Amino acid sequence: MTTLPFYNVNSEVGKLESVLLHRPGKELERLTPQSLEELLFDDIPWLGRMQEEHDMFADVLRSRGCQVFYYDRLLEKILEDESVKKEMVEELSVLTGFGRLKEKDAILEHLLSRTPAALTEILIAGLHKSEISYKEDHRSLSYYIADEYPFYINPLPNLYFTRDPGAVIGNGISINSMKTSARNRETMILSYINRHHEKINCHEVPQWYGYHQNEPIEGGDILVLSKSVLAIGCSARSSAVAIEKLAENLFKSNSSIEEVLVIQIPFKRAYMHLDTVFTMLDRDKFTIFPGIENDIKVFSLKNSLKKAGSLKITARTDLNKALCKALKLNQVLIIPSGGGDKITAAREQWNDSTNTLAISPGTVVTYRRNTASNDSLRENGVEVVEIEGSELVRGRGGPRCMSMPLRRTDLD
Ligand SMILES: NC(=[NH2+])NCCC[C@H](N)C(=O)O
Repeated sequence: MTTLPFYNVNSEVGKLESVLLHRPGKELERLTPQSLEELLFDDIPWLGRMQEEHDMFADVLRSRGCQVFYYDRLLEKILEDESVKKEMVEELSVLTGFGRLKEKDAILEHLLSRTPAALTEILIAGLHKSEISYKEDHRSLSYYIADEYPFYINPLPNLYFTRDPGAVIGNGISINSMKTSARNRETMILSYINRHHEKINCHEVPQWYGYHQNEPIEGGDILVLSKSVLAIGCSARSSAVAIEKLAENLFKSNSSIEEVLVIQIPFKRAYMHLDTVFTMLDRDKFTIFPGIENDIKVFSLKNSLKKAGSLKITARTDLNKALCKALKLNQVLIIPSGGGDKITAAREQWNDSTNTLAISPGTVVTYRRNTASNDSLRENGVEVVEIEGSELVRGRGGPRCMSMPLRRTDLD
């Protein structure tokens, strides 16, 4: 039996030892043109091809010595425990709202009588109204309004972007609070896995943020630049208040984080998280989408010496200088994506050219389709490992979004 390893992420680029992924499944087949916007998709992927592409991605990681864990297997394992199953189903009834319906008891009974594997599938792919059978007079009006909303439990097509619901920082975890209800069950699932998985359970895991907090923060905005510096995007998905809360929690607990660089990016769908425009490639190399360079603002948050947990906020004039200062480097190289052409850069950014996943210092996984950006990285001495992403990209995310690092080898 495989067991979940302890968390250890002290950089963006240290050798990736283990990662949490989710292989896209039936939840993607529940996307319809009507639900695309609400479920944060722009198009409907072809599931079969998408799974092939995802398997190739996982194989690439394994071939580089990374252990791959999957959401559904971990979830199935913890659901073998009846008390966990009950607790989760109860919480689900509140979170999804089915607990308020006349059908509540029938749905509860249906869920509790499923095997761990079948319940896992429902937790991820959702529960369609037609899947529950009961006497007609036990139906509520919402049952008949099926066209409006055909699910008792909505599908989670974004779960394959495992980066967003959680972020391992040091030896602890931030269980994030998602901006939209379309994704908040993802964080609930992660929280149960984190709490109940046996290997983690035997050891105290510090939790830096919790999914019950109202202020949103998502993992695509959280970059662990070094053991002591975190970058957090202030974006359409992560609020300034949430960033302050996370920073305060890190500063006042026993984490090794001493500085948070807040990078404010335009609040737009195309750049929903910092990692859609800016990622780290090597100890001193980054890539950025040049189209936002003039629109970003950088602030440094540090623990104020006067009072533990209170923040000292300093505006920084320049991203490059802020990175050098925070990482104690004489210089850093920030490689523009798109190979110097504005249109190419914008097109490739939409297809996640800047969403690179470092698997060791100076080696990154990217989509093959972003040829100009990949060439620029190579010209600057970065090893680029390409994967196919024709279908995967349709959810608007790349290799970094599709992975949640659990362990990385520490840099010396
Ligand atoms: N880390 C990321 N950039 N994740 C991308 C998530 C894309 C997803 N469709 C969403 O809108 O939420």
